[in-house]
Amino acid sequence: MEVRARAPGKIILAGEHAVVHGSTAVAAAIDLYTYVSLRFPTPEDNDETLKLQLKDVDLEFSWPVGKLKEVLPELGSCSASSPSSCSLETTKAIALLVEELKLPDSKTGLASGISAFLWLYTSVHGLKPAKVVVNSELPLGSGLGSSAALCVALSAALLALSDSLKLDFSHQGWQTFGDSELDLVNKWAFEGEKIIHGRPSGIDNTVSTFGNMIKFRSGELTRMKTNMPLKMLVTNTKVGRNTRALVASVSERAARHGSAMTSVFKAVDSISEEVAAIIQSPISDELAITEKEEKLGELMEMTQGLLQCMGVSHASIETVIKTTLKYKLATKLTGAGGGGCVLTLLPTLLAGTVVDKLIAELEECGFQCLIAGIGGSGMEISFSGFS
Ligand SMILES: Nc1ncnc2c1ncn2[C@@H]1O[C@H](COP(=O)(O)OP(=O)(O)OP(=O)(O)O)[C@@H](O)[C@H]1O
Ligand SMILES: C[C@@](O)(CCO)CC(=O)[O-]
Ligand SMILES: [Mg+2]
Repeated sequence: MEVRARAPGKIILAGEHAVVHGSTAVAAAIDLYTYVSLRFPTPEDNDETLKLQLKDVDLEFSWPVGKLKEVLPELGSCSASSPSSCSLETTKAIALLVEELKLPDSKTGLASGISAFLWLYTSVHGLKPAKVVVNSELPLGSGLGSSAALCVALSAALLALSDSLKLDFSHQGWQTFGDSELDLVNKWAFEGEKIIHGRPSGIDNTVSTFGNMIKFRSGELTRMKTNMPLKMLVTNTKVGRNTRALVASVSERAARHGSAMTSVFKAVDSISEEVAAIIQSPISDELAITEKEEKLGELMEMTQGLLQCMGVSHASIETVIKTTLKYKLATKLTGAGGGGCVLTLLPTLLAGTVVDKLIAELEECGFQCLIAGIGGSGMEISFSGFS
């Protein structure tokens, strides 16, 4: 039997980075997914290896279970129902295993994702042979939460075939989990995110697990209800960056300028609360939508100013902002910044021809544009080969 799990990427409407320091943030799932499939070999396969295929980067890795037993002896027993952090000793052992893969220089960023895989897999299933295949519709390392989508889809697939969840294997098509199972997936995914991000707030894995739109503060999520149509243009600057390094750089700035940065984080908190209130307030007529969009646009510009203040903007992001400003549109970075993806609010009454012109201008700069569906489903699983 094989299980397939999928988990969505996300956009952050307000509050990235500040959320790591206790501020409120608002995020929404987008309709681009990371898929993870998991299958255990049958006795006839006579396969004693743990295999990981990363289709997006065209790489495949394989560890003989005997080798894993030598290197990770204390992981023989697993604890699917009680998520735990990777100890320093195990982190070192996993780092050695990943080092031996001799990743090409251009792909060293994958090391943290592979380490998260090894931790999550061995924690839930112990040292057991399996084949895991990963592929994604998300650009990797670009601010759309690819690391969280990977950790959520992986945790969901692993838990789906563990003894700790009682699921209906005969169900056809995508199905989701109940709240307590979703909570377990989210907790394991957070442990994976810790390995990739260093100090994650948990917002990315939470919105990827539960979907829709959420308000998030200090580990607490509030599911938001909205009927406001939100359309965002996502521009990928294609400038590579690394969330772990950017999160660390903001913390360093906060350590250098404690009082000033506390004020910045507080301002972000107020903006996120206002964004959440606007999005959730009832809509009476078209004028109300236009007014809301104007306020939202202004708040996005204010957030961007504060992100610049945190030191996470980038020349490429500034180019997108200047270009969209010519069309009187508001733009902010999303996710960790430093390049990656940028959001532009597309008001409901904006003509399609204007959007086409803007996209053409942005793509001439070498950027890539997409319009993602916002606020869709969270993680889901599907079984095949059940008889
Ligand atoms: N489909 C995938 N295949 C392999 N590795 C992946 C995949 N998706 C994510 N990763 C891992 O996650 C890393 C990117 O995570 P990172 O947190 O830097 O960016 P992001 O999650 O896309 O953006 P943000 O955190 O700002 O939303 C990759 O370098 C890799 O280690
Ligand atoms: C930059 C950050 O705030 C969001 C990344 O999508 C990091 C985090 O919250 O873990
Ligand atoms: Mg990430």
